[in-house]
Amino acid sequence: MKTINDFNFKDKKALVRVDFNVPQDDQLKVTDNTRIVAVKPTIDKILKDGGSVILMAHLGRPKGEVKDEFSLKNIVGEVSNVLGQEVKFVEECVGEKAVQAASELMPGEILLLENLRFHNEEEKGDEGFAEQLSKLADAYVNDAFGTAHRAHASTAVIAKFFPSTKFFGLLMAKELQAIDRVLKSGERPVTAILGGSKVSTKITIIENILPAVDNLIIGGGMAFTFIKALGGKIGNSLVEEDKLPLALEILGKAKQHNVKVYLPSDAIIAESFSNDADRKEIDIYTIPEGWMGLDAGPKSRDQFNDILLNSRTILWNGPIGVFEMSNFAAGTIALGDSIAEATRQGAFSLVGGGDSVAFVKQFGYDEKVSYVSTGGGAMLESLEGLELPGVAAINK
Ligand SMILES: Nc1ncnc2c1ncn2[C@@H]1O[C@H](COP(=O)(O)OP(=O)(O)OP(=O)(O)O)[C@@H](O)[C@H]1O
Ligand SMILES: O=C(O)[C@H](O)COP(=O)(O)O
Repeated sequence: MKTINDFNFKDKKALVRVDFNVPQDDQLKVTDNTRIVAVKPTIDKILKDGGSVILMAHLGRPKGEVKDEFSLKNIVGEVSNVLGQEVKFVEECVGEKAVQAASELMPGEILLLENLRFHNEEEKGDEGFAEQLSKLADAYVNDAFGTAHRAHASTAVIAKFFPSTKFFGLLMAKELQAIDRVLKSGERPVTAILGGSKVSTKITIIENILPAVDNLIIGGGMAFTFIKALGGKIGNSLVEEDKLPLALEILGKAKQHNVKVYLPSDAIIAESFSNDADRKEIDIYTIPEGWMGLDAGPKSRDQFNDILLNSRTILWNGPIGVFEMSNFAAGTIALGDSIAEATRQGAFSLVGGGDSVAFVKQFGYDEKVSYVSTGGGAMLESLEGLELPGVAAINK
Protein backbone atom coordinates (compact mmCIF):
# COMPACT_ATOMS: atom_id res chain seq x y z
CA MET A 1 0.00 0.00 0.00
CA LYS A 2 1.54 3.30 -1.12
CA THR A 3 1.04 5.85 1.66
CA ILE A 4 2.21 9.40 2.20
CA ASN A 5 5.06 8.00 4.29
CA ASP A 6 6.66 6.89 1.00
CA PHE A 7 7.09 10.47 -0.26
CA ASN A 8 8.75 13.70 0.78
CA PHE A 9 6.37 16.61 0.15
CA LYS A 10 9.01 19.35 0.45
CA ASP A 11 7.95 22.29 -1.75
CA LYS A 12 5.13 20.19 -3.19
CA LYS A 13 1.43 20.98 -3.21
CA ALA A 14 -0.69 18.03 -2.13
CA LEU A 15 -4.35 17.80 -3.12
CA VAL A 16 -5.91 15.83 -0.28
CA ARG A 17 -9.42 14.34 -0.61
CA VAL A 18 -10.95 14.25 2.87
CA ASP A 19 -14.41 13.32 4.18
CA PHE A 20 -15.64 16.42 5.97
CA ASN A 21 -19.29 15.34 5.69
CA VAL A 22 -19.83 16.19 9.36
CA PRO A 23 -23.05 16.52 11.37
CA GLN A 24 -24.19 20.13 11.94
CA ASP A 25 -26.89 21.74 14.08
CA ASP A 26 -29.61 24.19 12.92
CA GLN A 27 -27.08 27.03 13.00
CA LEU A 28 -24.74 24.90 10.85
CA LYS A 29 -22.28 24.57 13.72
CA VAL A 30 -20.29 21.31 13.58
CA THR A 31 -21.64 18.98 16.28
CA ASP A 32 -19.03 16.25 15.88
CA ASN A 33 -15.54 16.89 14.51
CA THR A 34 -14.28 13.28 14.47
CA ARG A 35 -13.83 13.23 10.70
CA ILE A 36 -11.72 16.41 10.86
CA VAL A 37 -9.58 15.24 13.79
CA ALA A 38 -9.02 11.93 11.97
CA VAL A 39 -7.12 13.47 9.03
CA LYS A 40 -4.81 15.67 11.13
CA PRO A 41 -1.90 13.16 11.09
CA THR A 42 -1.92 13.16 7.27
CA ILE A 43 -1.95 16.95 7.03
CA ASP A 44 0.70 17.32 9.74
CA LYS A 45 3.08 14.97 7.90
CA ILE A 46 2.77 16.88 4.60
CA LEU A 47 3.29 20.25 6.31
CA LYS A 48 6.21 18.90 8.37
CA ASP A 49 7.91 17.78 5.15
CA GLY A 50 7.71 21.40 3.96
CA GLY A 51 4.74 20.97 1.63
CA SER A 52 1.36 22.71 1.40
CA VAL A 53 -2.09 21.15 1.57
CA ILE A 54 -5.15 21.75 -0.60
CA LEU A 55 -8.16 20.07 0.97
CA MET A 56 -11.12 18.99 -1.17
CA ALA A 57 -14.34 17.58 0.24
CA HIS A 58 -18.11 17.33 -0.08
CA LEU A 59 -20.78 18.27 2.45
CA GLY A 60 -24.29 16.82 2.24
CA ARG A 61 -26.08 16.14 -1.02
CA PRO A 62 -26.57 19.50 -2.82
CA LYS A 63 -27.02 17.64 -6.15
CA GLY A 64 -24.99 19.96 -8.35
CA GLU A 65 -26.50 23.20 -7.07
CA VAL A 66 -24.76 25.94 -5.10
CA LYS A 67 -26.61 26.09 -1.78
CA ASP A 68 -25.35 28.17 1.12
CA GLU A 69 -26.27 25.60 3.78
CA PHE A 70 -23.92 23.08 2.14
CA SER A 71 -21.00 25.50 1.78
CA LEU A 72 -17.73 24.38 3.32
CA LYS A 73 -17.18 27.97 4.47
CA ASN A 74 -19.54 27.02 7.32
CA ILE A 75 -17.02 24.54 8.67
CA VAL A 76 -13.70 26.23 7.87
CA GLY A 77 -13.57 27.74 11.40
CA GLU A 78 -13.82 24.29 12.98
CA VAL A 79 -11.23 22.92 10.55
CA SER A 80 -8.82 25.73 11.57
CA ASN A 81 -9.45 24.99 15.29
CA VAL A 82 -8.76 21.30 14.90
CA LEU A 83 -5.67 21.73 12.70
CA GLY A 84 -4.31 24.46 14.97
CA GLN A 85 -3.65 27.02 12.25
CA GLU A 86 -5.54 29.28 9.86
CA VAL A 87 -7.08 27.38 6.97
CA LYS A 88 -7.69 29.53 3.89
CA PHE A 89 -10.94 29.08 1.98
CA VAL A 90 -11.73 29.61 -1.69
CA GLU A 91 -15.36 29.73 -2.83
CA GLU A 92 -14.71 27.51 -5.86
CA CYS A 93 -13.05 24.14 -6.33
CA VAL A 94 -12.15 24.57 -10.02
CA GLY A 95 -11.74 27.60 -12.30
CA GLU A 96 -9.83 30.85 -12.04
CA LYS A 97 -10.30 31.59 -8.33
CA ALA A 98 -9.31 28.08 -7.29
CA VAL A 99 -6.26 28.10 -9.55
CA GLN A 100 -5.13 31.45 -8.19
CA ALA A 101 -5.64 30.48 -4.53
CA ALA A 102 -3.74 27.23 -5.08
CA SER A 103 -0.86 28.94 -6.87
CA GLU A 104 -0.47 31.51 -4.07
CA LEU A 105 -0.29 28.80 -1.39
CA MET A 106 3.06 28.73 0.43
CA PRO A 107 4.76 25.75 2.12
CA GLY A 108 3.19 25.19 5.54
CA GLU A 109 -0.18 26.62 4.45
CA ILE A 110 -3.56 24.92 4.10
CA LEU A 111 -6.36 25.79 1.65
CA LEU A 112 -9.90 24.39 1.70
CA LEU A 113 -11.80 24.30 -1.62
CA GLU A 114 -15.58 24.80 -1.85
CA ASN A 115 -17.93 21.79 -1.88
CA LEU A 116 -17.10 19.48 -4.81
CA ARG A 117 -20.78 18.48 -5.08
CA PHE A 118 -21.75 22.01 -6.16
CA HIS A 119 -20.72 20.59 -9.56
CA ASN A 120 -22.70 17.68 -11.04
CA GLU A 121 -19.47 16.50 -12.62
CA GLU A 122 -18.17 15.32 -9.24
CA GLU A 123 -20.77 12.60 -8.70
CA LYS A 124 -20.80 11.73 -12.42
CA GLY A 125 -17.08 10.97 -12.20
CA ASP A 126 -16.40 13.43 -15.03
CA GLU A 127 -12.87 13.14 -16.36
CA GLY A 128 -12.56 16.79 -17.43
CA PHE A 129 -13.57 17.95 -13.95
CA ALA A 130 -11.07 15.56 -12.35
CA GLU A 131 -8.37 16.88 -14.68
CA GLN A 132 -9.15 20.49 -13.72
CA LEU A 133 -8.83 19.58 -10.05
CA SER A 134 -5.58 17.75 -10.71
CA LYS A 135 -4.01 20.91 -12.16
CA LEU A 136 -4.06 22.49 -8.70
CA ALA A 137 -1.33 20.31 -7.21
CA ASP A 138 1.76 18.10 -7.63
CA ALA A 139 0.51 15.09 -5.68
CA TYR A 140 -2.83 13.47 -4.85
CA VAL A 141 -3.66 11.97 -1.48
CA ASN A 142 -6.88 10.10 -0.71
CA ASP A 143 -7.68 10.14 3.01
CA ALA A 144 -11.47 10.08 2.60
CA PHE A 145 -12.28 6.57 3.78
CA GLY A 146 -15.91 7.61 4.46
CA THR A 147 -16.35 8.41 0.74
CA ALA A 148 -14.16 5.65 -0.73
CA HIS A 149 -17.25 3.66 -1.79
CA ARG A 150 -18.30 6.43 -4.19
CA ALA A 151 -16.90 6.30 -7.73
CA HIS A 152 -16.72 10.09 -8.03
CA ALA A 153 -14.30 12.41 -9.85
CA SER A 154 -12.32 13.30 -6.71
CA THR A 155 -12.18 9.75 -5.34
CA ALA A 156 -11.94 7.33 -8.24
CA VAL A 157 -11.05 9.30 -11.39
CA ILE A 158 -8.51 11.95 -10.44
CA ALA A 159 -5.77 9.47 -9.42
CA LYS A 160 -4.98 8.72 -13.06
CA PHE A 161 -3.60 12.25 -13.47
CA PHE A 162 -0.96 11.50 -10.81
CA PRO A 163 0.56 8.21 -12.08
CA SER A 164 3.59 8.36 -9.77
CA THR A 165 2.42 10.77 -7.06
CA LYS A 166 -0.84 9.26 -5.76
CA PHE A 167 -0.94 8.07 -2.16
CA PHE A 168 -3.19 6.80 0.61
CA GLY A 169 -3.44 9.06 3.63
CA LEU A 170 -2.76 7.69 7.10
CA LEU A 171 -6.44 7.52 8.09
CA MET A 172 -7.27 5.52 4.98
CA ALA A 173 -4.46 3.07 5.75
CA LYS A 174 -5.64 2.63 9.35
CA GLU A 175 -9.28 2.10 8.36
CA LEU A 176 -8.40 -0.47 5.69
CA GLN A 177 -6.35 -2.41 8.22
CA ALA A 178 -9.27 -2.52 10.68
CA ILE A 179 -11.64 -3.81 8.00
CA ASP A 180 -9.08 -6.36 6.91
CA ARG A 181 -8.87 -7.69 10.46
CA VAL A 182 -12.64 -8.24 10.56
CA LEU A 183 -12.67 -9.90 7.14
CA LYS A 184 -9.76 -12.22 7.93
CA SER A 185 -10.31 -13.08 11.56
CA GLY A 186 -13.80 -11.95 12.52
CA GLU A 187 -15.23 -14.61 14.85
CA ARG A 188 -18.79 -15.86 14.38
CA PRO A 189 -21.60 -15.25 15.05
CA VAL A 190 -21.31 -11.94 13.20
CA THR A 191 -24.16 -9.47 13.78
CA ALA A 192 -24.64 -6.35 11.65
CA ILE A 193 -26.95 -3.56 12.80
CA LEU A 194 -28.17 -1.26 10.08
CA GLY A 195 -30.20 1.83 10.93
CA GLY A 196 -30.16 5.49 9.96
CA SER A 197 -31.98 7.32 7.24
CA LYS A 198 -30.10 6.69 3.97
CA VAL A 199 -32.53 3.96 2.95
CA SER A 200 -32.09 3.96 -0.81
CA THR A 201 -28.30 4.02 -0.84
CA LYS A 202 -27.85 1.46 1.92
CA ILE A 203 -30.62 -1.04 1.21
CA THR A 204 -28.66 -2.42 -1.73
CA ILE A 205 -25.64 -2.95 0.51
CA ILE A 206 -27.64 -5.27 2.75
CA GLU A 207 -27.95 -7.80 -0.04
CA ASN A 208 -24.21 -7.80 -0.57
CA ILE A 209 -23.17 -8.27 3.04
CA LEU A 210 -25.45 -11.29 3.59
CA PRO A 211 -22.61 -13.78 2.97
CA ALA A 212 -20.53 -12.10 5.69
CA VAL A 213 -23.07 -12.08 8.54
CA ASP A 214 -25.14 -14.48 10.67
CA ASN A 215 -27.62 -11.96 12.11
CA LEU A 216 -28.91 -8.73 10.69
CA ILE A 217 -30.73 -6.18 12.83
CA ILE A 218 -32.53 -3.58 10.72
CA GLY A 219 -33.64 -0.52 12.69
CA GLY A 220 -34.08 3.25 12.50
CA GLY A 221 -35.54 4.84 9.40
CA MET A 222 -34.37 1.84 7.38
CA ALA A 223 -36.82 -0.55 9.11
CA PHE A 224 -40.08 0.96 7.85
CA THR A 225 -39.53 0.05 4.20
CA PHE A 226 -39.29 -3.57 5.36
CA ILE A 227 -42.27 -3.33 7.75
CA LYS A 228 -44.41 -1.86 4.96
CA ALA A 229 -43.23 -4.50 2.48
CA LEU A 230 -44.38 -7.12 4.99
CA GLY A 231 -47.86 -5.58 5.04
CA GLY A 232 -47.50 -3.39 8.13
CA LYS A 233 -49.11 0.04 8.59
CA ILE A 234 -46.34 2.60 9.06
CA GLY A 235 -48.28 5.90 9.04
CA ASN A 236 -46.00 8.77 8.03
CA SER A 237 -42.72 7.03 8.87
CA LEU A 238 -39.72 7.32 6.55
CA VAL A 239 -40.15 4.96 3.60
CA GLU A 240 -38.82 4.40 0.07
CA GLU A 241 -41.89 3.15 -1.81
CA ASP A 242 -39.88 2.03 -4.84
CA LYS A 243 -37.72 -0.20 -2.65
CA LEU A 244 -40.59 -2.32 -1.27
CA PRO A 245 -40.02 -5.22 -3.72
CA LEU A 246 -36.28 -5.09 -3.04
CA ALA A 247 -36.93 -5.29 0.71
CA LEU A 248 -38.92 -8.52 0.19
CA GLU A 249 -36.26 -9.88 -2.11
CA ILE A 250 -33.60 -9.21 0.51
CA LEU A 251 -35.61 -11.04 3.18
CA GLY A 252 -35.86 -14.02 0.82
CA LYS A 253 -32.13 -13.97 0.06
CA ALA A 254 -31.32 -13.72 3.77
CA LYS A 255 -33.22 -16.98 4.30
CA GLN A 256 -31.22 -18.65 1.52
CA HIS A 257 -28.00 -17.52 3.22
CA ASN A 258 -29.25 -18.69 6.62
CA VAL A 259 -29.04 -15.12 7.91
CA LYS A 260 -31.54 -14.30 10.64
CA VAL A 261 -33.11 -10.87 10.13
CA TYR A 262 -34.52 -8.98 13.11
CA LEU A 263 -36.80 -5.98 12.65
CA PRO A 264 -38.09 -3.91 15.58
CA SER A 265 -41.40 -5.26 16.94
CA ASP A 266 -42.45 -2.02 18.63
CA ALA A 267 -41.77 1.67 18.09
CA ILE A 268 -41.98 5.03 19.79
CA ILE A 269 -44.15 7.09 17.48
CA ALA A 270 -44.73 10.84 17.32
CA GLU A 271 -47.28 13.16 15.72
CA SER A 272 -44.59 15.27 14.09
CA PHE A 273 -40.81 15.29 13.59
CA SER A 274 -40.20 17.26 16.77
CA ASN A 275 -38.89 16.54 20.25
CA ASP A 276 -41.99 18.09 21.82
CA ALA A 277 -44.49 16.17 19.69
CA ASP A 278 -47.06 13.90 21.37
CA ARG A 279 -45.63 10.39 21.50
CA LYS A 280 -46.61 6.84 22.37
CA GLU A 281 -45.41 3.24 22.29
CA ILE A 282 -46.99 0.93 19.73
CA ASP A 283 -46.69 -2.34 17.81
CA ILE A 284 -44.56 -1.30 14.81
CA TYR A 285 -46.98 -2.91 12.31
CA THR A 286 -49.91 -0.74 13.46
CA ILE A 287 -48.76 2.88 13.22
CA PRO A 288 -51.78 5.14 12.54
CA GLU A 289 -51.89 7.72 9.73
CA GLY A 290 -50.39 11.04 10.83
CA TRP A 291 -47.91 9.37 13.20
CA MET A 292 -44.30 8.40 12.50
CA GLY A 293 -41.88 5.96 14.09
CA LEU A 294 -38.89 7.78 15.54
CA ASP A 295 -37.36 5.24 17.92
CA ALA A 296 -37.26 1.52 18.74
CA GLY A 297 -39.60 0.45 21.54
CA PRO A 298 -38.65 -1.43 24.75
CA LYS A 299 -39.47 -4.93 23.43
CA SER A 300 -37.20 -4.40 20.42
CA ARG A 301 -34.41 -3.11 22.66
CA ASP A 302 -34.58 -6.28 24.77
CA GLN A 303 -34.61 -8.50 21.73
CA PHE A 304 -31.61 -6.74 20.17
CA ASN A 305 -29.79 -7.03 23.50
CA ASP A 306 -30.18 -10.83 23.53
CA ILE A 307 -28.81 -11.15 20.01
CA LEU A 308 -25.86 -8.86 20.69
CA LEU A 309 -24.82 -10.61 23.89
CA ASN A 310 -24.61 -13.81 21.86
CA SER A 311 -22.46 -12.29 19.08
CA ARG A 312 -18.66 -12.44 18.73
CA THR A 313 -18.34 -9.75 16.04
CA ILE A 314 -20.63 -6.70 15.88
CA LEU A 315 -20.79 -4.20 13.02
CA TRP A 316 -22.96 -1.14 13.49
CA ASN A 317 -23.94 1.66 11.13
CA GLY A 318 -26.89 3.99 11.58
CA PRO A 319 -28.71 5.09 14.75
CA ILE A 320 -31.92 3.14 15.43
CA GLY A 321 -33.82 6.28 16.41
CA VAL A 322 -33.63 10.05 15.97
CA PHE A 323 -31.18 10.33 18.88
CA GLU A 324 -30.56 14.03 18.16
CA MET A 325 -33.95 14.61 19.87
CA SER A 326 -33.71 13.52 23.52
CA ASN A 327 -37.19 11.98 23.60
CA PHE A 328 -36.22 9.56 20.83
CA ALA A 329 -32.70 8.67 21.95
CA ALA A 330 -33.50 5.81 24.37
CA GLY A 331 -33.48 3.05 21.73
CA THR A 332 -30.05 3.98 20.41
CA ILE A 333 -28.73 4.39 23.96
CA ALA A 334 -29.99 0.90 24.86
CA LEU A 335 -28.29 -0.43 21.74
CA GLY A 336 -25.05 1.32 22.75
CA ASP A 337 -25.30 -0.29 26.20
CA SER A 338 -25.81 -3.74 24.68
CA ILE A 339 -22.84 -3.36 22.33
CA ALA A 340 -20.66 -2.05 25.18
CA GLU A 341 -21.61 -5.04 27.35
CA ALA A 342 -21.00 -7.53 24.52
CA THR A 343 -17.59 -5.91 23.95
CA ARG A 344 -16.80 -6.13 27.66
CA GLN A 345 -17.59 -9.83 27.42
CA GLY A 346 -15.09 -10.29 24.58
CA ALA A 347 -16.88 -9.49 21.31
CA PHE A 348 -15.14 -7.30 18.68
CA SER A 349 -17.32 -4.28 17.86
CA LEU A 350 -16.89 -1.94 14.92
CA VAL A 351 -19.04 1.23 14.71
CA GLY A 352 -19.00 3.57 11.72
CA GLY A 353 -20.76 6.50 10.03
CA GLY A 354 -20.98 10.27 10.45
CA ASP A 355 -24.02 10.37 12.75
CA SER A 356 -23.31 6.99 14.35
CA VAL A 357 -19.90 8.22 15.48
CA ALA A 358 -21.43 11.49 16.69
CA PHE A 359 -23.80 9.40 18.83
CA VAL A 360 -21.07 7.15 20.17
CA LYS A 361 -18.92 10.14 21.16
CA GLN A 362 -21.77 12.18 22.60
CA PHE A 363 -22.90 9.36 24.87
CA GLY A 364 -19.43 8.09 25.80
CA TYR A 365 -19.48 4.74 24.02
CA ASP A 366 -16.33 5.46 22.01
CA GLU A 367 -14.19 4.00 24.80
CA LYS A 368 -16.49 0.99 25.15
CA VAL A 369 -16.42 -0.36 21.59
CA SER A 370 -13.44 -1.97 19.88
CA TYR A 371 -13.06 0.35 16.87
CA VAL A 372 -14.74 3.54 15.69
CA SER A 373 -14.62 4.01 11.92
CA THR A 374 -15.16 7.31 10.08
CA GLY A 375 -16.98 5.39 7.33
CA GLY A 376 -20.65 4.43 7.33
CA GLY A 377 -21.62 3.23 3.88
CA ALA A 378 -17.91 2.80 3.11
CA MET A 379 -17.41 0.52 6.10
CA LEU A 380 -20.40 -1.60 5.10
CA GLU A 381 -19.32 -1.86 1.47
CA SER A 382 -15.79 -2.84 2.53
CA LEU A 383 -17.30 -5.78 4.34
CA GLU A 384 -18.45 -7.15 1.00
CA GLY A 385 -14.77 -7.94 0.54
CA LEU A 386 -14.45 -5.98 -2.71
CA GLU A 387 -11.96 -3.18 -3.25
CA LEU A 388 -13.72 0.21 -2.97
CA PRO A 389 -13.42 2.52 -6.03
CA GLY A 390 -11.41 5.12 -4.06
CA VAL A 391 -8.98 2.42 -2.97
CA ALA A 392 -8.69 0.73 -6.37
CA ALA A 393 -7.80 4.04 -8.04
CA ILE A 394 -4.62 4.38 -5.96
CA ASN A 395 -3.68 0.70 -6.12
CA LYS A 396 -3.96 0.58 -9.95
N1 LIG B 1 -36.93 6.36 12.49
C1 LIG B 1 -36.21 7.32 11.92
N2 LIG B 1 -36.77 8.22 11.10
C2 LIG B 1 -36.02 9.19 10.52
N3 LIG B 1 -34.69 9.34 10.71
C3 LIG B 1 -34.08 8.46 11.51
C4 LIG B 1 -34.79 7.41 12.15
N4 LIG B 1 -33.91 6.70 12.89
C5 LIG B 1 -32.71 7.28 12.74
N5 LIG B 1 -32.78 8.34 11.91
C6 LIG B 1 -31.73 9.31 11.53
O1 LIG B 1 -30.73 8.69 10.76
C7 LIG B 1 -29.63 9.58 10.75
C8 LIG B 1 -28.34 8.85 10.43
O2 LIG B 1 -28.45 8.11 9.24
P1 LIG B 1 -27.22 7.77 8.27
O3 LIG B 1 -27.65 6.65 7.41
O4 LIG B 1 -26.75 9.01 7.61
O5 LIG B 1 -26.09 7.22 9.30
P2 LIG B 1 -24.56 7.60 9.48
O6 LIG B 1 -24.08 6.97 10.72
O7 LIG B 1 -24.39 9.10 9.38
O8 LIG B 1 -23.86 6.91 8.25
P3 LIG B 1 -23.16 7.60 6.94
O9 LIG B 1 -21.82 8.08 7.40
O10 LIG B 1 -23.12 6.53 5.93
O11 LIG B 1 -24.03 8.76 6.54
C9 LIG B 1 -29.60 10.19 12.15
O12 LIG B 1 -29.38 11.55 12.03
C10 LIG B 1 -30.99 9.86 12.74
O13 LIG B 1 -31.67 10.97 13.24
O1 LIG C 1 -21.24 10.34 5.16
C1 LIG C 1 -20.92 9.48 4.33
O2 LIG C 1 -21.28 8.29 4.41
C2 LIG C 1 -20.00 9.87 3.20
O3 LIG C 1 -19.52 11.17 3.35
C3 LIG C 1 -20.68 9.68 1.84
O4 LIG C 1 -21.80 10.51 1.71
P1 LIG C 1 -22.94 10.14 0.63
O5 LIG C 1 -23.67 8.95 1.20
O6 LIG C 1 -23.79 11.37 0.51
O7 LIG C 1 -22.23 9.78 -0.66
